[in-house]
Amino acid sequence: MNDTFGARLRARLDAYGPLCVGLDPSPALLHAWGLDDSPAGLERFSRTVVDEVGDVVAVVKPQSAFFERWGSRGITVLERTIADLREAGTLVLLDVKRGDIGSTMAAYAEAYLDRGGPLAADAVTLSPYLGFGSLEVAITSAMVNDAGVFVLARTSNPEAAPLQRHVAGQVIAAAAAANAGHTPFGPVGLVMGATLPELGEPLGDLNGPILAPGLGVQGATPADVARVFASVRHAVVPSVSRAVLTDPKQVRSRTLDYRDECAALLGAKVAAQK
Ligand SMILES: O=c1ccn([C@@H]2O[C@H](COP(=O)(O)O)[C@@H](O)[C@H]2O)c(=O)[nH]1
Repeated sequence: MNDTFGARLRARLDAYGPLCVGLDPSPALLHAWGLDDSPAGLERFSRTVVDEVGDVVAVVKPQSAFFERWGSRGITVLERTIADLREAGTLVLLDVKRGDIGSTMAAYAEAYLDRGGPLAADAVTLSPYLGFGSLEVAITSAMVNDAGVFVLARTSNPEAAPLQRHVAGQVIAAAAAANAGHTPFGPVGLVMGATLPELGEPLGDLNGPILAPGLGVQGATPADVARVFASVRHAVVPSVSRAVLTDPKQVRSRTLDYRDECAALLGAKVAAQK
């Protein structure tokens, strides 16, 4: 059986539609839920999100920063959350945005990509600022472990453009080269904000998935995603966090609304209807 990350992601997208839910237990959201800003609050929040969305979306993306704030106690909650998500069946994309020289990248790869590691996810986010080549050890590790990486190309925040527009083409070309020959997707995805006014660079040869954060609070709509990513609509995975997380009683219904609207506008089916 083909159990690569690309194959698992394709199967999950086909079954559950194109949506990633971000698991962002920020102090503001803990407060809005009436929870303490504490490791116990973090755990309650995370368990609730896993229960509400783990069986209805393709991917869940825990934001590591909100767990790291609590040091070892937060990391313990993150470990448990990753295990709970895996048990629920959804793919886990850990948003850590790591990037460093090769020898240090090897340690990050061991932490997040080695099968069986306590923080092992299906995929992680990586920053190419030290050069795309510095990520090679992590990409190799992803291939060996049937995992994936999502490399920042054009992020969703407004400050990004002046820097990233000069280098995004290189990042996209290097990702496409790393994915050549893999099917249905190679192990190297890109992060391209849902807030972008246009793609700017052709992505037709990428042969990998595209994470598009920025739905909801950052201003992008499912219709924006469908318009901007029309040329790669089979590969785009829109991502939303705060807009579905503001009220614990509505997490599931808001998620289903976003999921079904994204699926309809991107021409995707949701085979496993819930
Ligand atoms: O380009 C990027 C890359 C990552 N993010 C992360 O996604 C979520 C977005 O949260 P929302 O509440 O949906 O705005 C957050 O964890 C960011 O760190 C991003 O926004 N843009």
